[in-house]
Amino acid sequence: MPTIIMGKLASKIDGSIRSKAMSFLQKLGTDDTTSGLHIEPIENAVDPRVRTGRVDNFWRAVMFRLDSDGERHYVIHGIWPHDDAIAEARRVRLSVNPINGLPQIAEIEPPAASVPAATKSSSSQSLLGSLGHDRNVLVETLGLPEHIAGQALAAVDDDAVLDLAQRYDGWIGTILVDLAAGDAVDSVVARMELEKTAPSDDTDADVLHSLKRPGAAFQYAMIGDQDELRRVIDGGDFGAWRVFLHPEQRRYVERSYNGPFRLSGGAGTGKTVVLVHRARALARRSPSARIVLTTFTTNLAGALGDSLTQLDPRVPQTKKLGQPGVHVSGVDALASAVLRSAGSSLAASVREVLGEDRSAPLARTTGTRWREIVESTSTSLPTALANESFLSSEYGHVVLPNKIHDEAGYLRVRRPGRGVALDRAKRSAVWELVAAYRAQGRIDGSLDFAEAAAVAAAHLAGQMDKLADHVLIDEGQDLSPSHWQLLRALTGEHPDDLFIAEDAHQRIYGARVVLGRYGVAIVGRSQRLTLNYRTTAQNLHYAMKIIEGEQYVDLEDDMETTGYRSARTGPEPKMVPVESLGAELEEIGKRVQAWVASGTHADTVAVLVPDRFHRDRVVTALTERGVDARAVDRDRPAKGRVAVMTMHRAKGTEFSKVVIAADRPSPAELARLETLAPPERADADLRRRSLRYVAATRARDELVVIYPQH
Ligand SMILES: Nc1ncnc2c1ncn2[C@@H]1O[C@H](COP(=O)(O)OP(=O)(O)OP(=O)(O)O)[C@@H](O)[C@H]1O
Repeated sequence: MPTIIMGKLASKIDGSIRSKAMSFLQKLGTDDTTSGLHIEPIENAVDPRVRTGRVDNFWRAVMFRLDSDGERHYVIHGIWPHDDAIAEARRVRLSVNPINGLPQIAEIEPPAASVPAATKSSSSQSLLGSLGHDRNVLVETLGLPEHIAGQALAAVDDDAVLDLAQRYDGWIGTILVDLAAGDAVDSVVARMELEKTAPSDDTDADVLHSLKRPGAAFQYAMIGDQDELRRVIDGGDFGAWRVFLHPEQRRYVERSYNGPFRLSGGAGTGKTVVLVHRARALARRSPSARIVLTTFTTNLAGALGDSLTQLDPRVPQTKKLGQPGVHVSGVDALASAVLRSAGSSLAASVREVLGEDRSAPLARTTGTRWREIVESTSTSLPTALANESFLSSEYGHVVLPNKIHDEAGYLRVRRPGRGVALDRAKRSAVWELVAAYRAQGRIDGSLDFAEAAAVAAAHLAGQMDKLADHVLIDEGQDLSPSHWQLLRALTGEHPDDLFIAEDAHQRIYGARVVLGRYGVAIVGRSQRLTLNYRTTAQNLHYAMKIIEGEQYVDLEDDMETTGYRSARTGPEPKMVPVESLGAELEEIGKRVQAWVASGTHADTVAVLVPDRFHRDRVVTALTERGVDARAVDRDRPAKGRVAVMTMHRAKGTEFSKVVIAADRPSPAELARLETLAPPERADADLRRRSLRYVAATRARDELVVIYPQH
């Protein structure tokens, strides 16, 4: 039975022939002598391995046949109308690039646009020249084909190099994007695992070997079975993430780490894709493994579960924590699952964390409790400290993780990284409010979310048998100290225990956390993804400006760097000033209506708003204009409708076209921010910027930003 190797170009099959292509490839993968396939060599072809096959009367597939060790492989190059296919088949050659060891398809005549490097460029006009690269480096060290190196050196700026990169999917495009972003040649060689290769006697075997290299995975995929073939063909370009991993992504999917590993990267750099693939890889490696895939909210967990099903429906997903398979769940739901299963031993853990009992530990305290305590209790604290924001953060970052039971304990505890210094009198006054908070908790018997996670962590820490073998965490920047204690306690300390994806720029909930303080020791096991797959270079540039000039710190207490790049280009984001709320709703309606009228699918459009109140106004305004729009909250965005959602809810989503509504904080919100202590205030400002960064990076193609004109 021949093996099908799908090229990325070939996977972008025209919708009208998808089912015929599927049937052709299925038959080919079963038996290439099946009548009707007409697998034929082409006269005068530059590559004797090239074959064409009959998809139907009109369409032909172009492929390369490789025979090695008694096994047959077909590398699918593409499907074209008959005459185009024959012309393509005559001129293409598949070979191994001797400089970098990667598979390369050459055409006998380079495209007319190609220009020899030496005549067309000088370093003063050339972006790559000004970065110190020359023909020698591009061709002799990186293995770029001569004519592409020439065009690359002639490109005067970033945009011109990106345009070129877009024309060459796969390793050539990837290398060009990296060089344009200023990467050193050595780091490109290491990242793509480039390696000089000498040809052997068996050229088919050489090509097969090169197709299996990590650097080729972004362009070619070995198709395991018919189900996989269907997923590749049905997924088309949008399903590319399921099949064609960047060499860097593949490394993080497959490698084993001797303890907790942290993968950082900007929005859209494929962190979630790595996590989902890694969950599958771990499940395949050991079917009995108990794998937990978790993130901050239930909505995000739902999306992770959906992605895992899309990637591979055969990966067993288990609803029950502690069972073999992948358990996908929000982190607070994990805490609840632990508490539910703890039975009578829970009381001891509640006492260990709080120093007192709770009669209904499975119930959750209302989210407004701190505000009620501040409003109903007299205190000597200044308003900068007697507020919900400071107190809940102090409770979650200092009191709970240190299992403090009384004032004496709180007076002694260290408060690293808390920003606001507290003298003894202030500490006593803070403790009075904590005591009032706990007294209220005793009355209704419940635990708040942070308490629940802390108690679940304490319960698990005392157990010999752990509930998970591998824990994979998305959106790590948003998790609280007791979440980390819980995740640490879910699994023992062993290779591949914790794998954490985070982006410090996207922290939109709670204060920042330093992992080392909660038993998660990364010690050198951390890497960063930099290639953005989602957003065009123009939208990414706008998003980066939002966070520019601010200082962001990651989970290891180090400064987060930027330097992200995108391989896609598109229109500049549109900035639209408005004078009033009415004008804003009008603008939103007009833009969305125009997109939908010009054929954009409604469910690839979203309007992102600051709060729920505004969301509902936008839905009404759109509906009045005849646009089918829907407010998205806990449920998934509806098929066939424009999604309107808060910027918080938009985390983890993506759309082709996005309008960001103006942010007009209410007078009450502004007054609340005014009362915060300076470090708390600065952090609140940082989170607000992050929220806009999250919103701006949801757009794949077009972005409209509406802002109030004062
Ligand atoms: N190897 C790939 N090939 C094609 N598309 C990819 C690849 N990896 C990721 N993508 C696409 O890029 C987009 C962003 O990926 P993903 O959601 O994993 O990024 P992220 O880093 O988790 O983003 P965010 O932090 O914004 O949630 C998705 O549309 C995904 O399908």
